[in-house]
Amino acid sequence: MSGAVGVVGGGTMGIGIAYVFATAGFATTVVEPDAGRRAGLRGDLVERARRGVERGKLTADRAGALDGLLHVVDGVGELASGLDVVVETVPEQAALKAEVLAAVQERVPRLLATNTSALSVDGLAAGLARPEAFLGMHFFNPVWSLPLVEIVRGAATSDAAVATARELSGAIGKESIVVRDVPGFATSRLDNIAAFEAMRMLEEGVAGAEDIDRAAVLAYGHPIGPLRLSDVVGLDVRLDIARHLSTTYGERYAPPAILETLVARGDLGRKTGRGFFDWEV
Ligand SMILES: CC(=O)CC(=O)SCCNC(=O)CCNC(=O)[C@H](O)C(C)(C)COP(=O)(O)OP(=O)(O)OC[C@H]1O[C@@H](n2cnc3c(N)ncnc32)[C@H](O)[C@@H]1OP(=O)(O)O
Ligand SMILES: NC(=O)C1=CN([C@@H]2O[C@H](COP(=O)(O)OP(=O)(O)OC[C@H]3O[C@@H](n4cnc5c(N)ncnc54)[C@H](OP(=O)(O)O)[C@@H]3O)[C@@H](O)[C@H]2O)C=CC1
Repeated sequence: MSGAVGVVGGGTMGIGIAYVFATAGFATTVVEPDAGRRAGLRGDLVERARRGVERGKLTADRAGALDGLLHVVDGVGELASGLDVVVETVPEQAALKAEVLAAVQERVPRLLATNTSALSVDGLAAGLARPEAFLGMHFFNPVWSLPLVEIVRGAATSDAAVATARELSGAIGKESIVVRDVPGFATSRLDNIAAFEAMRMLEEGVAGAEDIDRAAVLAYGHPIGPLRLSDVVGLDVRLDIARHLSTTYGERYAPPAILETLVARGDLGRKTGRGFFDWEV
């Protein structure tokens, strides 16, 4: 399967999603409003592909085709009409996503998807003219490594839209699961409860950040601990998710004070060089 797709937002997730589509042979247009980010995006992806070949993750043919398949633009209005799918990856704020999705639907993609971690697909569908062609396609960070797409089916999502999302996921080498639209879906409920509990343990002085993470890695075989993973995800993303999930699930997803403090200081994790740990930027 090949085709043409759009990705709106060229941040942590947008870059990864663009990478997996373009290296699978899809013409891929990324919409990113920030000029600095736009300038670096193509080079980052080409370099990622080069390293992918070196590590045996990608064929040289796929890597060589990436540059020609990638288009980077500054606004949704520059997306071609009738794309196979447009995946929205702007920050986890309902009003911003609603505004972006409303603009994207003017380009009438076959399928419109949100990469939201936890917001309601039905809530976002409320403003759309074709809610039957809208669903969640939730990818995982880093997108090139993690094999799952969580397909979130809203009340109005059609069987055909779910089938298309499954087919597209398969075409880019991903497994998919289909879940109902509940806050946090299946994956974010699991991941965030562990992350917030780790943060509360840190606040209570149960152990230091390094040892709390070592508990998850050495006792349970997790690839990395919940605090380091939170830094990778982005502490601003975690906080947005906590604020949203706690409105439904209450205290158990309430934002830990230490998370609020770090985000207020601008320490957002790996992307700013400091979070629970220090990172090279
Ligand atoms: C917030 C949300 O809504 C949802 C989320 O995403 S929550 C976050 C979910 N993510 C996680 O839980 C990640 C946990 N961490 C891990 O699983 C692992 O540490 C890891 C997947 C990141 C790396 O594990 P690994 O076994 O070394 O992965 P592997 O896939 O073999 O990758 C090895 C290297 O090749 C790279 N690579 C993998 N596939 C590649 C590809 N197709 N092209 C180019 N490079 C590739 C990887 O990036 C990695 O490079 P770096 O060491 O420079 O990062
Ligand atoms: N980080 C993670 O591990 C994961 C995140 N997600 C979800 O993916 C979404 C994006 O997260 P993430 O990639 O981390 O966020 P980032 O902040 O890294 O990226 C968001 C990008 O969207 C851009 N953007 C903002 N407004 C617009 C707009 N109006 N039109 C186009 N682009 C815009 C931002 O540009 P600028 O910086 O210039 O504002 C930025 O480049 C969120 O919903 C998040 O919950 C899902 C899975 C994993």
